Amino acid sequence: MSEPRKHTEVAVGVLIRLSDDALLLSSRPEGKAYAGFWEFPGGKIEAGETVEEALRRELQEELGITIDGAEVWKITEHDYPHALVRLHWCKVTAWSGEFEMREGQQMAWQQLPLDVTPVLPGAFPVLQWLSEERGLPFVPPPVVAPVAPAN
Ligand SMILES: Nc1nc2c([nH]c(=O)n2[C@@H]2O[C@H](COP(=O)(O)OP(=O)(O)OP(=O)(O)O)[C@@H](O)[C@H]2O)c(=O)[nH]1
Repeated sequence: MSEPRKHTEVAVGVLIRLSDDALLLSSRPEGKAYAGFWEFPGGKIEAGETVEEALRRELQEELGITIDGAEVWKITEHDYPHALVRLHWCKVTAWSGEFEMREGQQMAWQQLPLDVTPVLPGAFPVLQWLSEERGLPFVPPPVVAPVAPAN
């Protein structure tokens, strides 16, 4: 019998720009699974970290900003061929510092429905909740297969 798959715990930030409610999406850097796909910024929680600590560290490392605080809003799971992930979603409305793409990725402030594509399928449920909160119809992004990393 095979072992049950272990979850990879991930902290994800839904950064909301209060002036126009835009959402921050970033593209996954080359070399990672699903390279080039758009996602909400975040990353894996390391041993001993809280969700907030992990998210603060990841956003400093990736985007160069420091979030004021983060509380978990939703928890979702997604089963990818490369990993079974548990995503801890936090809405973030306050941060300091200037955005700096430290991993060669791109960023885009977006309204719903998103213009950027393709989007990581693990983010679809959150796009649906955000649409519902805003009284907008949910338009599911196209499902696109990832290109296998060349290694
Ligand atoms: N950041 C982020 N990750 C997501 C989203 N949706 C989603 O399924 N994930 C999944 O969560 C996992 C996050 O891991 P990652 O590879 O980005 O994390 P990391 O930066 O710590 O990676 P590293 O170990 O290469 O440094 C990936 O398996 C990714 O596919 C999302 O919207 N944002």
